[in-house]
Amino acid sequence: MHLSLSSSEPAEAEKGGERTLALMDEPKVTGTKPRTSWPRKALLILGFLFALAAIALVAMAVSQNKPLPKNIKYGIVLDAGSSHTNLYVYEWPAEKENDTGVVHQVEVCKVEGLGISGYSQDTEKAGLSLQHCMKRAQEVVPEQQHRETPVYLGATAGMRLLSLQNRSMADRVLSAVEKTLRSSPFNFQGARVISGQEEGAYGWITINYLLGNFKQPGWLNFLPHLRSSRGTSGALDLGGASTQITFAPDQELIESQENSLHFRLYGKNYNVYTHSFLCYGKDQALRLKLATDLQSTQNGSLLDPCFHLGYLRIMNISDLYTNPCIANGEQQLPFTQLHLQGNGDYQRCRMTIQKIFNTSYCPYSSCAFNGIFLPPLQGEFGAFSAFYFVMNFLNLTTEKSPVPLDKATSAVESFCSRPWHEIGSSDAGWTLGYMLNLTNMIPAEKPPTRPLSHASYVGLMVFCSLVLVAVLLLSWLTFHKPKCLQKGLI
Ligand SMILES: Nc1ncnc2c1ncn2[C@@H]1O[C@H](COP(=O)(O)OP(=O)(O)O)[C@@H](O)[C@H]1O
Ligand SMILES: [Ca+2]
Repeated sequence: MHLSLSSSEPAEAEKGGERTLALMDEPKVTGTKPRTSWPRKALLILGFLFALAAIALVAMAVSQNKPLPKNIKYGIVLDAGSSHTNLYVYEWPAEKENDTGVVHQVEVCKVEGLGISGYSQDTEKAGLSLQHCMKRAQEVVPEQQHRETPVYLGATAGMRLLSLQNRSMADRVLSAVEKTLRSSPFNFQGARVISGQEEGAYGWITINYLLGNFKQPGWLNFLPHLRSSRGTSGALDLGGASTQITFAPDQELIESQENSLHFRLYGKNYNVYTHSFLCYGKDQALRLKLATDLQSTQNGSLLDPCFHLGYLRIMNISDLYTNPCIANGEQQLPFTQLHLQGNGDYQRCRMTIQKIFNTSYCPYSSCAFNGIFLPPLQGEFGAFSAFYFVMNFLNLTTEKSPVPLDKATSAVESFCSRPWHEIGSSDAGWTLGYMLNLTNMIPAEKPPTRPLSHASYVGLMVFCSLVLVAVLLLSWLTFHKPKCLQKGLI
């Protein structure tokens, strides 16, 4: 049996609850057509309105908090090394620029030719050599963002040596590269020679930024006392003209002030040791070794265990003595040419190379060599630049875990013993850290963060809205129970 109001009553239903309930008191029974009851209609309308309200609330939460379209920013750094220049383009989402790990390298362009210090006799060429990579950068960075994209050039040990040797020549080289960079559509921020200390510091920042070591889990923001001093990784950078070692030592006191760096990053203090060994990059160290060995030859012929068997090279002695790394011993030599002949012997090579590291004196509690302070090594190290190139060449970079030293040694040993005729001829570095620093992307204090991600926020809003609707509906049903319900008629 169906209950319904009579056909003359629908108009009454619009007159309000009181009237409707009064009508409900005297339901009429029609034996034929089933009709929707008055209160059920009202309930349906109310339910519909609640659902509508819930949908509107959810839609508002979603649309109001929807992430804005990605606004990407770019930065360009030129690493003017002693052997060559590389141009790096980085990008990051503008709204997250103070987060960690959001900057990505999107392009690396290797400049053809020499490092900029190699153009000291023809300085204009130093600038011209960069043009090709600057054009490449213009293709990578969207045109509308060219004017706001900063471009920096940092020159390292090759230019440090040139500055020591001839300051005005080094200035002319820098002016030439500056001219090229200024003429680009980007926002030129400067071309300068960075110090060895800076190079070490930025390499360390790069490594630890890429490894996510500055990041603390979001929930720890609420419990600052639990924020641990998670370990950092040391950085080893083998360049062509200098080598940097940087790490956070165990001991608080760094005995030599010039080796000491203090950072405050994301609300945490770091005491870091760094040293840049000028002249101990891979290329300059080899020159040093040759110059040292030459002192003990009578006629300029050198049988060198550090070159492959069958390797032959003749070089002018004057070319060897071209920079401050090698003391002026050239005048005392009775010959003008060096005849180099390889005999590929790893062990003997090691012995001859050790001559350029003086470990006979140390004015500190511990030293590296040449009287340079070095605290006890601490933690793991990330090694890049020529360390990587050499290991990569020996096929030792594909392994997931670090390669044991004896395996690396035996790979070098076996490579060195091969005859010369058999042999055919991601970047980590200081540049990312340099850009992070110059664009203020690594703040001293941890930036305030939202406690919830966008997805969790929307989810929570939806859940709360549904609970709210359910509670309202239940309360309404409890306190304004339609009489038909009270009588159990529906
Ligand atoms: N792709 C490569 N393969 C092997 N060695 C490389 C490669 N690229 C660079 N190198 C070597 O790495 C060193 C990089 O030094 P560089 O950065 O130019 O000098 P510095 O940092 O001392 O100013 C040089 O010895 C260079 O010969
Ligand atoms: Ca370098």
